Amino acid sequence: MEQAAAKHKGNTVVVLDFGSQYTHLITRRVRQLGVCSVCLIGNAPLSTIASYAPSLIILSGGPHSVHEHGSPSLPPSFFDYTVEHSITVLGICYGLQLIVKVLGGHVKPALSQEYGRMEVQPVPGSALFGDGPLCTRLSVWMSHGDEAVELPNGFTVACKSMQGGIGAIENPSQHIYGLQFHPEVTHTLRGIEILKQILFNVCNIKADWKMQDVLEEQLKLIQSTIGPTEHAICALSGGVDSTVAATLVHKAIGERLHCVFVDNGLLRYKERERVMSTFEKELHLPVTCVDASEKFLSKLKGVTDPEEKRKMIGREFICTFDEFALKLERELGKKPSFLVQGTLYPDVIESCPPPGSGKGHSHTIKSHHNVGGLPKEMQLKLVEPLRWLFKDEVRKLGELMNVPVGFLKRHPFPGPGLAVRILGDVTQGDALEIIREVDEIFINSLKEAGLYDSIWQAFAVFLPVKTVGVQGDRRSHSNAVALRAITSEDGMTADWYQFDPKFLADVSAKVCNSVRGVNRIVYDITSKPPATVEWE
Ligand SMILES: Nc1ncnc2c1ncn2[C@@H]1O[C@H](COP(=O)(O)OP(=O)(O)OP(=O)(O)O)[C@@H](O)[C@H]1O
Repeated sequence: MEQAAAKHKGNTVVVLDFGSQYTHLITRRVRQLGVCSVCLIGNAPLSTIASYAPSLIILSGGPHSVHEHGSPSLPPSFFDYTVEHSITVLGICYGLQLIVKVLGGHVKPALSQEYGRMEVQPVPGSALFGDGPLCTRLSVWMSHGDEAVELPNGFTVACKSMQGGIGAIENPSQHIYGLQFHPEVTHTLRGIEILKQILFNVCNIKADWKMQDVLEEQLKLIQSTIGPTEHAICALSGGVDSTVAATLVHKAIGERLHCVFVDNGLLRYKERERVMSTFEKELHLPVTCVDASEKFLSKLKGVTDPEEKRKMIGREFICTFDEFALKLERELGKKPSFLVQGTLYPDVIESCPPPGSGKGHSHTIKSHHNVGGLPKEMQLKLVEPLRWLFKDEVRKLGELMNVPVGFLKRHPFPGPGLAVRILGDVTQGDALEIIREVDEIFINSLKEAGLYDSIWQAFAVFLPVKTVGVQGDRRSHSNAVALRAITSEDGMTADWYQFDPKFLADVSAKVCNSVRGVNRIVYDITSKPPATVEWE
């Protein structure tokens, strides 16, 4: 992506992150409009910003007040640089307030704080909204406690909120603009049109960001990183990220990539056969399937504490990978030197502490990615070809490389597998068989009803309780199972899915009629937060 940005010089947007929960969304929206966009920490040095030769710099919102001691600000001479190079600056919320403060205006705590949906009215003929279809009362999303009360020299108000507050400001001759509301969230009804207007009319940027370019650049990059005689290994989970990463690296270095898929005994119904068939027959990936199910399950016997379960699984994964790597080393006569991981952009940016938190900026990876990590002593260098991409972009990249679309649309599945979906001891009774069957019925029903793709994740959970039922005129004392289905944009927050009651009734009947050992089904009606997606 550094290279992608270099190639798009003149058509790149840099988003400076001041800690808003919406910053990633700004970057995503810009890319969705076909424009190359990268997100940098708010206090990135000017030299880093300049290395991307941006046409537009967006200053994100953030949780701070510009008056707070130590609140994040812009690097010295920021506006000298942007004005000298005719780079457009757009401040959003905190970004607007920063512009006003740095350029000598005045920001103060607002008398009436503006949170949530608001209406604003653009000033006719403003550079930001023009005289066309956007110059009309707009329904927008605001969330701020401070407001600009005195604008710096050269600035005018481009729109006002119905409460009389400043909704947007502009200084077209210096190419500096500010929005007090968030155009990137869907609650701002015409937010995408506003972003388009800014990108394509105010900045004259070209929409030339294409996945095909990313693919070609990444192939070259991988080939230049992994030397012609070096080998790489990749742990495949059957998920989208590691599969797309492996497919890409395989395209670049061929059989010098060695993949391993571990059957830990905690996989879904026929998962091993299904993913191995996709890897081998459709993607032609060089992959070894290691059946470690007995090892995992014997270690997990009697373990009921969720943290202990996860740790145990993590340790077993590492042992299994270690053995695989040693075997490979014997076969190849040399150590593989690279590890391919399917780290995504949100994994990278989420692990960066926000500016103003007092912590340094590091591009460390979310620790959960170490589930597939190999022992540190192996000193493998990381290859992370997806670290600049969002999930929807990874799917597009996968499509370009002919990864089957059905595979790309798979719901995420946790690394510790069914162990987090069986509460208590994973090896209790028939829990694993029961949960596999229920899950399969639920997922197939979703597919038959055409609902699978509109749901982020759906699964069944085994509850370690026996309940009383009447089955075949007899009292039964069997297990209760919970179903969960959620919708989400990115997995960070989620809403429970509101099925038609008939759908749930049908699934319930199918399960109770065909899965032995289940006599009660409950549906999870909690969002995230307060609950998490998985139960453990
Ligand atoms: N059964 C498995 N066999 C081999 N590797 C695995 C397995 N499960 C997980 N991994 C490895 O651990 C990494 C992180 O697992 P996690 O389930 O958190 O995946 P993820 O971030 O959703 O990515 P993916 O889409 O590739 O599953 C995976 O990308 C993969 O490299």
